[in-house]
Amino acid sequence: MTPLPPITIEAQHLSKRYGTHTVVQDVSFALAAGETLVLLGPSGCGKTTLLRMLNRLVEPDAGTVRVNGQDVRTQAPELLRRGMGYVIQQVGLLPHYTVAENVGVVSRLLGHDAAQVASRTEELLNRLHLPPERYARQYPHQLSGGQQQRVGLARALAANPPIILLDEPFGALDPITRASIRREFRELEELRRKTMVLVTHDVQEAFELADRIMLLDAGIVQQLGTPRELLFQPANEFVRRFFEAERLSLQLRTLRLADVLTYAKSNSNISTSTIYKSGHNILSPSVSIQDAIELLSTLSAKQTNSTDEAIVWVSGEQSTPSSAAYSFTLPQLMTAFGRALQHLQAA
Ligand SMILES: Nc1ncnc2c1ncn2[C@@H]1O[C@H](COP(=O)(O)OP(=O)(O)OP(=O)(O)O)[C@@H](O)[C@H]1O
Repeated sequence: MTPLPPITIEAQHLSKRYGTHTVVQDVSFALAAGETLVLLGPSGCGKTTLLRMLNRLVEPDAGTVRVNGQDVRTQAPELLRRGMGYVIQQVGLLPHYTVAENVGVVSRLLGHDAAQVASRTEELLNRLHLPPERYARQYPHQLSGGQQQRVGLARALAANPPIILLDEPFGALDPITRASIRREFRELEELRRKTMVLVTHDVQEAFELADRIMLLDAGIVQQLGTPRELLFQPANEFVRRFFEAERLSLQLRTLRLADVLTYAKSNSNISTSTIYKSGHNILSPSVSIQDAIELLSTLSAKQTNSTDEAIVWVSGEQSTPSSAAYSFTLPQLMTAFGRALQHLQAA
């Protein structure tokens, strides 16, 4: 058995009041190393306050936060924050610093060697699609909102903190830029092993990025669970209604091909080599129904006569025997999805 990853952040019974208004009430959670927790909920429900209690920008009235097992109150806030990157919607780049200077600012404050800072900055700018030869010497006002956001992220990653806190990091962007930056963000190798807590009120964003979602209302946790649990096993009426308007698109995003295989046509007599010959039509069982539909729609839009092109092969490893191969046309996929939904909703 692989050992469970260690708990990195543990919050117990956190509460915060402003005057008579309780904005966070008795919130507890434990976050494993490498996990992404999304704090979701309507405006004013206490997400930012909760996030800021983790790095001591806000002190709780009650409860404790432990980071790597140590109570944060026993750590100097500056030291604590060195291990926790912090990205906010307003980006907060220093206007008179170049892009490179903005990215390196924390590392320089930490007294890192100048050559080291320069090479780390260059590496990060490349990873975040801001080629340093073009952008390093530019100033924030010369960049688009999306580019500024990426510089803000690069800055938070510069000192390589194991934990990153993000408060509406894509909030200031238009929906199209937002979706594409989110995709880049999700695929960023740099973030794979980070423990992250992200605040958003955008449901799609939450489902796209979260390992687990904490849905809050008026400072009280309504449910903490995987996107799938929130969608298919809502803890109460608030949770159910919260996702109502976007239910279908969330279901398409949350269910994977693996979930609908039982309802697909199995092709046990097709050889692995035949399957792999069809190249780009092969999808992994972990692909979302949404992505599979997009692929199949593109294929059918090409209107070729090749039956191969209208089929998606779902197979695990290259070495998986052909009995693990399933095929779908677009209508078959939709039918299988419908059946899987019926089954899940009846459960
Ligand atoms: N420093 C403060 N003094 C008084 N009230 C505050 C303070 N900070 C936050 N609040 C109040 O606490 C409540 C929760 O605020 P918070 O910013 O945590 O909510 P949020 O869920 O992040 O909201 P949004 O999505 O709109 O950013 C709000 O009613 C807010 O007005």
